[in-house]
Amino acid sequence: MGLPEPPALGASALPAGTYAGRTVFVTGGGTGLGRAIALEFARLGANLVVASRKEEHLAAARETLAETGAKVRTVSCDIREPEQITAAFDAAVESFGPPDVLINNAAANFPVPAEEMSPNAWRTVVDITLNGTYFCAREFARRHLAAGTPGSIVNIGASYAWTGGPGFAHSAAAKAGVKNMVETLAVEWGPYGIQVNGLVPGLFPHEDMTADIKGNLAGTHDKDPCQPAMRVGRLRELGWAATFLASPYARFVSGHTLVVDGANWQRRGLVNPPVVTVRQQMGKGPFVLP
Ligand SMILES: CCCCCCCCC/C=C/C(=O)SCCNC(=O)CCNC(=O)[C@H](O)C(C)(C)COP(=O)(O)OP(=O)(O)OC[C@H]1O[C@@H](n2cnc3c(N)ncnc32)[C@H](O)[C@@H]1OP(=O)(O)O
Ligand SMILES: NC(=O)C1=CN([C@@H]2O[C@H](COP(=O)(O)OP(=O)(O)OC[C@H]3O[C@@H](n4cnc5c(N)ncnc54)[C@H](OP(=O)(O)O)[C@@H]3O)[C@@H](O)[C@H]2O)C=CC1
Repeated sequence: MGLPEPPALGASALPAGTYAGRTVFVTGGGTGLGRAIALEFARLGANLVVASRKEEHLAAARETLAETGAKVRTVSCDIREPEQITAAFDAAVESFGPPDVLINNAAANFPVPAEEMSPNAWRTVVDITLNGTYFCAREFARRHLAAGTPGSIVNIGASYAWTGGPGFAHSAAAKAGVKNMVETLAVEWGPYGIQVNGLVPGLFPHEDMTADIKGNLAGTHDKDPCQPAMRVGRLRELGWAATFLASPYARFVSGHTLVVDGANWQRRGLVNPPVVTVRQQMGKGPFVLP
């Protein structure tokens, strides 16, 4: 049987208008989980700012969010570049005033055996996932500290921050940094009224997943029976968790990372399924030095 299905898309645990007059800045909000998160904030009355690199993703955000009647500003931004983040926040202020909430969702990832990863591949994933997350948090907090206003940050993580992630050494290490940063920044900025939390999705397959990740996922057997919940996550479940964490109803929750994965990451035993190396999983032969 597994865990029951959630309420239908369009339902909400929070009162209508919880985010009326508030502005939410979502990085990578044009695809997958970021777009699903932006949608739930929009349904609760928020103005949305969506920042990412590709115009087609920004267009997708505008199209999805338009259905809610929310006001939306999209801005092209590579979160590896602090000056581009400053410009994106300036654009947000120009449209709506300072963002009240930052959802640090943008990240980079591809499966690769650790021994094959190039230095630039490692740097790229860490630069986007860890450094970019910090640069966005820094920009958001500096503006609030200077203005004396409260705010809320939610960093999207991954459960291999705790467990390690074979085939994803770069992303797992970066996400461990993201989780640790939540704990540091919540203490540093709490006195100024800034909440900082983490939100970790379990397996949430979606159409926008990159070809690399889809390929790896396709190579695994049935997804649902491999989860204690007997099902994968529904995108709206992550959106609901994000809107709660950043809401007035969770003001005393800070420095916490909430895992939304139907207990999958706790599924450990002394006897686990047979080990399949990352090379085998990816259909690669023995490693040979180039
Ligand atoms: C089991 C179930 C699982 C299920 C898996 C479940 C997911 C677990 C949780 C985590 C999920 C996520 O984070 S999901 C988020 C995934 N989404 C994304 O990654 C979207 C954004 N990604 C991108 O833009 C690109 O993929 C990325 C490469 C990261 C950045 O693009 P750039 O144009 O900046 O970089 P590039 O110049 O193309 O590449 C930089 C370097 O990386 C190398 N590189 C790029 N792709 C590579 C690849 N596939 N394998 C090796 N190396 C690669 C290049 O060769 C370069 O190194 P050199 O050749 O040496 O110069
Ligand atoms: N889907 C899942 O099952 C899981 C996802 N996660 C996490 O959830 C979050 C969303 O993942 P998901 O929706 O699946 O992935 P997607 O690949 O759909 O989204 C990644 C987003 O990040 C943006 N992005 C990537 N690089 C940059 C950059 N340098 N600057 C600005 N934006 C960038 C992309 O937009 P653009 O290309 O336009 O820049 C894209 O919208 C990530 O943090 C991921 O690690 C964690 C565990 C599992």
